[in-house]
Amino acid sequence: MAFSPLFCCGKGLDRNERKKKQPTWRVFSLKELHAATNNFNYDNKLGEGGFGSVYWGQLWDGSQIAVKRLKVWSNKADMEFAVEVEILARVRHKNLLSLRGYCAEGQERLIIYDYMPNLSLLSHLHGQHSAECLLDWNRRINIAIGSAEGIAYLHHHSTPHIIHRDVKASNVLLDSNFVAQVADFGFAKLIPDGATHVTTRVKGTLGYLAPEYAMLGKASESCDVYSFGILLLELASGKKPIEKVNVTQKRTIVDWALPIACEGKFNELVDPKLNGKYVEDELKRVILVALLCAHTQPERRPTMLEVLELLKGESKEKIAKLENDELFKNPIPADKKESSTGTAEETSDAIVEEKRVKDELKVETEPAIVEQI
Ligand SMILES: Nc1ncnc2c1ncn2[C@@H]1O[C@H](COP(=O)(O)OP(=O)(O)OP(=O)(O)O)[C@@H](O)[C@H]1O
Repeated sequence: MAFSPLFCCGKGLDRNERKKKQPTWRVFSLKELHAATNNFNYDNKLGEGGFGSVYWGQLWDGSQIAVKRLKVWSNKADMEFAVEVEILARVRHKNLLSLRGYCAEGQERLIIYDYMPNLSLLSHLHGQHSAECLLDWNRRINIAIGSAEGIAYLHHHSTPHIIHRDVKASNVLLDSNFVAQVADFGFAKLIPDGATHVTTRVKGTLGYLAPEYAMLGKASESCDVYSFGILLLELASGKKPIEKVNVTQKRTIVDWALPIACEGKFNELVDPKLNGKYVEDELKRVILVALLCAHTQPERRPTMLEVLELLKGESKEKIAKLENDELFKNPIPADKKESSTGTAEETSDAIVEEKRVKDELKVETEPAIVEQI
């Protein structure tokens, strides 16, 4: 089947917008990508995700690229490919990983991005770069604000609005200046105007999934807010979203952090790798915002615009209100809570395999892209 993009560049935008949003991407040939990646050499491989492998490459002009190559061709994978290309082509923001182009020849499907030399946040917090301690407090705060800006853009400034659905540390990439670039829109959903949520198959990563999304498949912007809260806690504490406490028990990062935050012992939550070098007020803000984002009730979570305002500390009044939120008054001690983590998968990175909750969509008018997912 020949690849037919779901979009036509610029479609749906008014004339002014179209002028502003000139395409900065192009179609690549397979031959060019073979040359850039040394025939997809194993040594060029940056990593592997659900969609396929990602390779480093260099184009004839010397610029560095990351090439995501679809693993196995199928109609479903082809659709995910089209979704990612469609969404990436629409959005341009300093904190969202930009599309450089795509290639669709025969059964080969490839997406080309700018290469991010500092790789993912995950690799700095828990992976290959964690020993180097390159993320000082200032960088962490900038990453928190930058990724919040990227997600806020998807939720509030793109048309139609976009829910990312897989906000997590491996999807926050870092450029040469450690500026955050939110990546991986393969799971994203477009929200039609006027709809509050779409009901969908559950996709995402354990540890980051909002409870109402995991259980009922209700995807809305507030699911991304929940995942962002987990990401913030991870960034401040250096802990994983789900950790083993002993052979049989696991604990979520929220169950660990909330009681400590309620006692006001914020310094016990900070990543020990920072050796005490952090700004106390900022740490407190990050933790309080994170925990509010990860509230079990979606209606209690802030919007990403509110998150940004709080993280930047722009309104003293709102910070004071946040500190006095009911959430921080009467926490249920972790040991009195029914364990929500006993059945968690071995690794927080396990992908939830299309737990089909309700496959139909609850919206009346949807763009083609939503109908086809
Ligand atoms: N533009 C890029 N620059 C540098 N490294 C990248 C880039 N894009 C992806 N990577 C690396 O390639 C790896 C695989 O990325 P990919 O997005 O396919 O999967 P993932 O996010 O790790 O997992 P999943 O697909 O399961 O969500 C990531 O760990 C990331 O570090």
